Amino acid sequence: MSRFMIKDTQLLGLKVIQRQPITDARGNFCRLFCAEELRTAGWIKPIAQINHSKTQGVGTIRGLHFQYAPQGEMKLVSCLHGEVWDVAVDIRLESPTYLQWHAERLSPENHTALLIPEGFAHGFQALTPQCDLVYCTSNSYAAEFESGLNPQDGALAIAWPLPVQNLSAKDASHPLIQDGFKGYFAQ
Ligand SMILES: Cc1cn([C@H]2C[C@H](O)[C@@H](COP(=O)(O)OP(=O)(O)O[C@H]3O[C@H](C)C(=O)[C@H](O)[C@H]3O)O2)c(=O)[nH]c1=O
Repeated sequence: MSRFMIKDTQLLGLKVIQRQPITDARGNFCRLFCAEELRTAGWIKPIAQINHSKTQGVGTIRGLHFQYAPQGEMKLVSCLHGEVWDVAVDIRLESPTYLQWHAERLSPENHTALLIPEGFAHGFQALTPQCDLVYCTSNSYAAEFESGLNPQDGALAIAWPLPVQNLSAKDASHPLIQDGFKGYFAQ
């Protein structure tokens, strides 16, 4: 019995993963990650890190972050407390959907995760006063390869559901795409 329903999006490689919980009188059990089942969704590397971020403040945004090639990372993003509006932006210069974005509401109640391939920037907005994200990455954190896009960049026109709040100084200072961004491969 499959433990996930895997759905494509309009951005090649970006998948919506619907966990299929097994429920009984005690509650329910579901897998957050399964190498065998998620291989078909494109996760072919070992997990390098599992991160937990706790975010407070409705409207808070973290992101949009990515690591340049060859230190790119796949991410499987799950929300285990609260609710977030999770966004992935295609930054593969040759992609027909370059700079297009896709968003999903993630919460423990909807059992939804986002599987984000390399070549995407990732960010999210807190829709509840506190949100806990747990996400697997396929590569280690490498500050020297890390960069980001400004979540309020007009070239992306991301329709954040709430007024943007509580950006870190780093996120507020990401350059605008018009200032010479050349995609994921061009550090
Ligand atoms: C990602 C990461 C960060 N750090 C250090 C770097 C900073 O000293 C501190 C906080 O980092 P940052 O402000 O980048 O954390 P977030 O804003 O939550 O960024 C993360 O959230 C967005 C939405 C993502 O998609 C990335 O996974 C990640 O960049 O943790 C580490 O030590 N290891 C790590 O793997």
